[in-house]
Amino acid sequence: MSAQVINGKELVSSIREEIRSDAAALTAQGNQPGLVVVIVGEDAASQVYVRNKAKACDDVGIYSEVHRLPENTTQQELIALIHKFNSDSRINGILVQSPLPKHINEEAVVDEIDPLKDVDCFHPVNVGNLMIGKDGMKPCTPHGVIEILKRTGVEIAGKHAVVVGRSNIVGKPMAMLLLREHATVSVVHSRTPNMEEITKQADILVVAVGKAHLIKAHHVKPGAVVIDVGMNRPADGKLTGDVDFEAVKEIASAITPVPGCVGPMTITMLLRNTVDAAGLAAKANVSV
Ligand SMILES: Nc1nc(=O)c2c([nH]1)NC[C@@H]1CN(c3ccc(C(=O)N[C@@H](CCC(=O)O)C(=O)O)cc3)C=[N+]21
Repeated sequence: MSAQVINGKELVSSIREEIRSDAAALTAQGNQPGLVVVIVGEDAASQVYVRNKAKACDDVGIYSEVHRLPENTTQQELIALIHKFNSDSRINGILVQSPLPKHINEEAVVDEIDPLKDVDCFHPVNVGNLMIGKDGMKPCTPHGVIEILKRTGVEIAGKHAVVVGRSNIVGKPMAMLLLREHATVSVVHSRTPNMEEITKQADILVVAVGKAHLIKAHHVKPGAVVIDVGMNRPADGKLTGDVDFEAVKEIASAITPVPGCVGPMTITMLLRNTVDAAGLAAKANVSV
């Protein structure tokens, strides 16, 4: 039997509806949420993502600014700009698009973002809060995956979730969020000798590696839910995930397509974080 292909479009449009209404309520009180995206250099893919983020903001009523800085911008100049946004009350979210040029230390830059405006959830304070289960910013891609599972009616508690990949942006925080939902979590990666033995045990399999067609039918347990976070653009230019979609969909019970699910959900969670940050800022203003 063929798997349910999870309809990202429907999920995204219903979540954006909620965000739009929360943004409108804040705007009506004079607290329109605002996001700034900073991009350094000319990375072509980044230019596309940044345009998409600005469009998504418009779509839900978030004020947005895009700052395009030249490739030769210094780390000090970038940090000075971040400090300016930290103290700009119109701006609730600051996103510094990665990758940055090689002469800039990305970690040092992220450290300078006010954690309350860190809508990527990359700042060590937010990463720490995530680890200890405190309320607060959640990283966009893993948070999007949790929303996909919950809104598709997939039970997480007590299930074996296997995460393939251990990046700071997806794999590690994904494992943490699944643990918070009471899954039994395994993380496998490039040094795992028997990856297939472990992925085959997964009730929920989340793949975030960046290798087209890494996961094939023999890696997947019949009936598993498969979430593909990969975004690869092979020579033919067609975007594909990390999962061999055609083969795996014959075995899984549900599967996300690439494009059309995790990517748009990531952007939607960025909007969610920005509106939540604006809500917190508005509350803090009232109480002082
Ligand atoms: N500080 C920072 N935060 C990020 O969140 C961040 C970043 N830097 N740098 C680049 C990556 C990439 N990223 C994407 C998000 C959505 C889609 C997306 O919506 N993709 C569409 C397809 C787009 C297409 O066709 O090219 C989809 O999957 O359906 C893609 C890529 C966020 N990133």
